Amino acid sequence: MSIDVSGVNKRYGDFVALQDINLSLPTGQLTALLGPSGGGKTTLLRIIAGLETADSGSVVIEGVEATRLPVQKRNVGFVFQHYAAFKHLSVARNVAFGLEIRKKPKAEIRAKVDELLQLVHLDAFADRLPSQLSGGQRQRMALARALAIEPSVLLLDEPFGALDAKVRKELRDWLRRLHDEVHVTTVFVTHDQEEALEVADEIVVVNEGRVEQVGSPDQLYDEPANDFVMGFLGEVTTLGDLRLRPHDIEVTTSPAPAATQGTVTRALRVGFEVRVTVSVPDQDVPVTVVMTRTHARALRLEAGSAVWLVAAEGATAVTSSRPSARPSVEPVAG
Ligand SMILES: Nc1ncnc2c1ncn2[C@@H]1O[C@H](COP(=O)(O)OP(=O)(O)OP(=O)(O)O)[C@@H](O)[C@H]1O
Repeated sequence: MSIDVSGVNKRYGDFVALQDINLSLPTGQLTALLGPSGGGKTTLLRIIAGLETADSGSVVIEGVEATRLPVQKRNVGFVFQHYAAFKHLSVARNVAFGLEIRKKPKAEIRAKVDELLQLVHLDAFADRLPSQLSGGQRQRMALARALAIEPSVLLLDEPFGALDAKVRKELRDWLRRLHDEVHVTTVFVTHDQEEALEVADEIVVVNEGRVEQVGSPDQLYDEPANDFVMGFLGEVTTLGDLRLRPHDIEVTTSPAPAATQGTVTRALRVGFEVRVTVSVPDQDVPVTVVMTRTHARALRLEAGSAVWLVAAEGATAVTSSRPSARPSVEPVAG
């Protein structure tokens, strides 16, 4: 394992920021710490980095007991949301910085910087100042700078958080490709489930100072451990006593066994899909169903259409009538 976190607790005064965190992250893995704002993701990342100390518990990095090691001795690279570049230094010098303070030979530094700038596709920008880069280019420079010291662990805290949606998306694809090339163990914090699902090998869902679930994107999406994870990873709608995904509901325009009858109140086209709102008796909140345009067209759905709804075979569903805060999640048998 590259990072082993055991029994970590952290309080700020009376406030419990982290409670008994246990994690093992294998070498070379790209892990997302995902969760709502204030859940403790940044605190956990800072404890791994050595920027914050845990009240109890331990952190082992690449087999080295790091709990009490200062940040400079942990061999970690960081990138934060707002990257503090040296404004008066060129892009190349910014990337070289960590190597220069480590007094590496000049020729070695030059070769390493060239290699890194190529890796992050900034070789044409080596002589520019950071102010002459776009936000996305600046974050790529930050990544190159973090990688320069050949860290055993790369820690990214919402690295693309300050960028607009389109650039974010480009950079997340780019991060995935970069990671496939460099394979450095990487942990990145995000509150964006789509970002985590798209980029990460494994996702750790952190909420209210606890780990809710650890798993691959598919596992989390298809087998959420509880209602919180289910709701955080994607849209959830209620059909009778089930809570399930809007695309996991089958719609027919004639009665089907065990189906709930309802009336379409709205069919809204959003890009390539159609979101259909269906009011059903005995349920205050309407059901939301998502389907392809082709499917909606074939069913000729429009406001006023009578429809029958049933959970699709294999749908992931939580029983909503169960009083427990953590209902079990089981696939619905067809
Ligand atoms: N130095 C501090 N003193 C007191 N409380 C703190 C301190 N740092 C963090 N907290 C609290 O600990 C909780 C967890 O914060 P943290 O930054 O880890 O959350 P997060 O999941 O990263 O959230 P975000 O996505 O908003 O950054 C928050 O409620 C925060 O207010």
